[in-house]
Amino acid sequence: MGLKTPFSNSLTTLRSRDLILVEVWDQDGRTGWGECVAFSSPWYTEETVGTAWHVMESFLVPRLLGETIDHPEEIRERFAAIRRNPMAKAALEGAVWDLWCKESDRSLSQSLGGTRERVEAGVAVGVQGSPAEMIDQVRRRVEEGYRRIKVKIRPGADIEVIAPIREAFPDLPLMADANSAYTLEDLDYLRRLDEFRLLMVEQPLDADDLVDHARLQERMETAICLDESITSFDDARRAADLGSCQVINVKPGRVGGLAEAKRIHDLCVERGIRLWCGGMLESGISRAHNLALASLPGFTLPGDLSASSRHWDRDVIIPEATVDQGWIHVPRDPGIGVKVDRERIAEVRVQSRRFPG
Ligand SMILES: O=C(O)CCC(=O)c1ccccc1C(=O)O
Ligand SMILES: [Mg+2]
Repeated sequence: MGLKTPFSNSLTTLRSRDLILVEVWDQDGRTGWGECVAFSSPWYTEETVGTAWHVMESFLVPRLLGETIDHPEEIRERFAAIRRNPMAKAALEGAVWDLWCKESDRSLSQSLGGTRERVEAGVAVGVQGSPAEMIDQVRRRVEEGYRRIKVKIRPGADIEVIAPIREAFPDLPLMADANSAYTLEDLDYLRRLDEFRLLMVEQPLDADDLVDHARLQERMETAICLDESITSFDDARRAADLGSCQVINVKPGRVGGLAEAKRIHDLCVERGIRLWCGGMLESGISRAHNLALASLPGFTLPGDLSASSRHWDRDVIIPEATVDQGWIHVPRDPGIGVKVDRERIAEVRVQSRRFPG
């Protein structure tokens, strides 16, 4: 699907988005939907659309096909013999959650233990050509009602970008995401971000640097939020033990599914780590899963949960997700609570495979 406008971060520029959508059937012909949020190239994590397709068809689908599944939480165990590949796993698990909720006539939010009927909408703004363009983009998003703005930063476009935004919007809930663009050698430089009263700085250091993030957090006032570093419950536990962060951005795809996301939620509530639900420039199917997750009580911060129209001319769900005075409704109908627009999918589909073949 073509993005309305290119989206840049410290590592890459995305112009269009390849996604794998998963539909599962039960014995009665009911269906459930999931989405694999891996990108075409491995810039964010090591998974790609290609590796996810391979891992799903060769290793994961055979572990589900024709099997009796009493509860979607069993899938974590079934997939445990396959290492990593969380986005491939989450796509299938998410589809089974949708189907299981529909069979039990409950919304996904309800089934996960959600307590909110609507969640605060936040939005991410990509790296821009100049600070002036950044201010212009931030202003537009504020005017659209978003309650928290995240801006992408990279060396050479960090303080010079943040300072003028803070000056123009003194009270705006503002944060920055570096997608691992810095190292501990930048410690003194990163400490200069403290004066801008950011809600948090997201993933300043490398994905493997839980120890370095702990060192940085010790020396920085601004809360550190981890994204790429947290790929499982155990990563979250280690980050809590080490003091690597005060906040975690949870994405079901990055952690291997909704069941694992819920385990991280429960841990973080207990350990006092604040949570919000991240985004992957995904379609409305994954967003519906995210909205259900974000309705859990521990998700106290606005997530990267924006309207369908933020990135798409036409989304693949009906109705599309909309932002109303900074809020997005959590779907209440059974399962993910939105209808899938098969006509739209047929328009953008480039490849499909059915199991059993
Ligand atoms: O609005 C969104 O969907 C999220 C924007 C975003 O920051 C992002 C988008 C794609 C991949 C990674 C990230 C990230 O959170 O780092
Ligand atoms: Mg991020």
